[in-house]
Amino acid sequence: MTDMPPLIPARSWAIIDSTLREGEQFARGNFKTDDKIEIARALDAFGVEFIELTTPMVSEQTASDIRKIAGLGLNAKLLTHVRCAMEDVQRAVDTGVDGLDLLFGTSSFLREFSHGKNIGQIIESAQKVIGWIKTNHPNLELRFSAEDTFRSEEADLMAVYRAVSDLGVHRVGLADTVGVATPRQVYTLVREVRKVIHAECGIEFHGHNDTGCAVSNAYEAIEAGATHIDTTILGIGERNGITPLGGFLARMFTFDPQGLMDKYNLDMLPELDAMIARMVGLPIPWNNYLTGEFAYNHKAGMHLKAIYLNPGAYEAIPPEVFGVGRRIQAGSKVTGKHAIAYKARELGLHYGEDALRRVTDHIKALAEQNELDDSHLEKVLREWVSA
Ligand SMILES: CC(=O)SCCNC(=O)CCNC(=O)[C@H](O)C(C)(C)COP(=O)(O)OP(=O)(O)OC[C@H]1O[C@@H](n2cnc3c(N)ncnc32)[C@H](O)[C@@H]1OP(=O)(O)O
Ligand SMILES: O=C(O)CCC(=O)C(=O)O
Ligand SMILES: [Mg+2]
Repeated sequence: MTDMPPLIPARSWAIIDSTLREGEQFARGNFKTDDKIEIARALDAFGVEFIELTTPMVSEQTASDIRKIAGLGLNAKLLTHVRCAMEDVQRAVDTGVDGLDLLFGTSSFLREFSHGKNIGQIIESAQKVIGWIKTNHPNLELRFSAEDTFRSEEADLMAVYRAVSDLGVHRVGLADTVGVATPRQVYTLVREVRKVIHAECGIEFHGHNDTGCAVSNAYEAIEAGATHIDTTILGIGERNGITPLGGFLARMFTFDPQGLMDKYNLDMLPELDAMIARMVGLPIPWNNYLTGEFAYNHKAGMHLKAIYLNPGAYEAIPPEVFGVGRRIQAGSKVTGKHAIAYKARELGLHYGEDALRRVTDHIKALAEQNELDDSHLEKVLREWVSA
């Protein structure tokens, strides 16, 4: 298995981290200037290829923050997320970013209740806005996304994507705005979009997590040929958020570990997750991908026996790659003699077969009441020898 070529090479896709855009739409996301700079620097040090920033239309302060971040000299390309409107792009082009992420809602919901434009008018706006940018700011990288893609008519989508690709955008975006898409739908639609856009045009996927599919949908998008995936640190965003950076990396690591290690400073992930948890005033979820408190906790006797011999027996991803540690919980009722023998050996204690069985059963019985932490376990093991 490990000798096989990577199924999906990490060089075939890039991350657009939107913690500084989608993340600002999170219930507790209200980043101040210093927070934004800290986040941008951390993402850059981690190695994400793109950082997406909130539209400068929000306020003077936001516009000034974008300029400040643009002045940091980061390696990551900076993008700002703007409506497909002249006023927005004219303000955005002066901020010093490398590119603009334009969007327009194409579903009947958004056409009726958000902006009131039909598909023809959306394409006309795109022609006007993109035409102006291409003439006046030809070096800007451009993306055009159909907001609420997965509740839009396929014929409408293809008309929009074909038109903006002809206008020379660098990427088109598919956005699962309400988190309703299934992995198969994502795969199928990305394949269809690929057929109507120019070969050099990239495909970006933005997936919300309302139905728990944000990571798998991002993976399916890549499998179908998407080139860019939107993430945020800890997955923060509108409602329950989008594809989390850590979860996405965990998924992709299994296909091309070396490729991921070459591209990103993966062991910075705990630092990134902790930074956002601190800024939004919430704990990292206990079951968070890779960095949750119990993401690498091993407890059952059958697991522990194998883990001691080779952690890979019950771990798909080595925790040390992502800068996290493993937890061995040996003092529970589901423990076994191999785990107890191992713990004892660590303390320089050795039992015969019978004694080992008896001390194990004793620990299991004790743990029926209260699990033993490491110091309690040590005490019991030492007492057993001297008894
Ligand atoms: C799914 C997503 O996350 S999309 C990104 C969401 N991001 C944001 O909303 C960024 C932060 N937003 C803001 O600061 C404000 O909403 C602003 C500055 C963009 C606009 O503020 P306001 O002028 O007060 O308008 P408001 O937010 O109430 O309404 C949205 C306006 O955008 C228009 N609009 C919506 N989508 C688009 C679009 N893709 N292109 C052009 N106009 C659009 C709507 O028609 C409406 O304008 P209208 O009043 O002329 O009908
Ligand atoms: O611009 C995009 O592609 C995504 C916008 C967004 O946040 C969404 O549709 O959920
Ligand atoms: Mg979103």
